[in-house]
Amino acid sequence: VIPGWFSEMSPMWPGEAHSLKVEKVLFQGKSDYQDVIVFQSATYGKVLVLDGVIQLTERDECAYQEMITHLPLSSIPNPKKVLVIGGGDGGVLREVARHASVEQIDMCEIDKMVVDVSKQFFPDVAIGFEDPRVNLVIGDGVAYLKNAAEGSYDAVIVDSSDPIGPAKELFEKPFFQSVARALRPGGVVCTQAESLWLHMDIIEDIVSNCREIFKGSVNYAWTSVPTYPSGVIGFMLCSTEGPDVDFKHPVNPIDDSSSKSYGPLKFYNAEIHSAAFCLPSFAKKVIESK
Ligand SMILES: NCCCCCc1nc2ccccc2[nH]1
Repeated sequence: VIPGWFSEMSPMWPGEAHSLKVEKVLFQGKSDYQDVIVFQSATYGKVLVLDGVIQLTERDECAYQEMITHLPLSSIPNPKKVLVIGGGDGGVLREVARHASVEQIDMCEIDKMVVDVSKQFFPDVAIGFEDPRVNLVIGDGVAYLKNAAEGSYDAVIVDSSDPIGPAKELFEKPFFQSVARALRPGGVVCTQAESLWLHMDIIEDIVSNCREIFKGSVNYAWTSVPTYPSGVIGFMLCSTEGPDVDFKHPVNPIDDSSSKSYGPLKFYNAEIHSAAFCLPSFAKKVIESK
């Protein structure tokens, strides 16, 4: 490692590494599940790293948190009960909390150290934990969903790290089946779905599993996040059989009263919502043919 530089290397993106200049290491720990590092970068604010992989930076976390949350929640008219799997930084909770129609936000995060570190070093992200509608469970999302009552959620958001490490099972068919069971008819799920530049094979498998399991609509969306590998990350948007969901045309705008508590949205808007579903030809071929 060049003195003062952090380079993000993984078998999931061989031969390439995005680097950030390190001002100061603020935290280093090892939880029951993974290595946890927080460092102050020179130009992206504070950075959270799990097992050597960048999970969020203060500068661009808005893009990921706003898109993974508002792509599903703005696609259904009146979300009331929402489940978040992963996302222990609290950023998705902050974005879900902007929706006044939401009455209950359940979260299942496996690693308590991620929650504690986020509260200590990323207060503007962890602010999501303060919303009174939030019920936090520290545990395995796979088990949580197995025990969830059938048809009990309007929306599920799977804010996972990559399928190497604790999040591995969140990319497998049984988990998607348990999500479908926990959703009401016409309910929606949005999952972290990697990069179309790097992971078309993983995406192909996820799409074919989702088409078998979710009998409503199945779409892939993507957005720009400079500090994720290849500078983009994708999302699977699926709905269960029932009332139609057209993910490409948002029906549920966010009331800007939420800006009072969390500040204005920095990234998401209705146009970028629709644009997120426009795919390059090499991806369309794979995703729309499955
Ligand atoms: N290589 C892409 C990684 C995407 C990570 C998305 C993400 N960011 C997170 C922050 C805290 C906890 C879980 C998280 N999942």
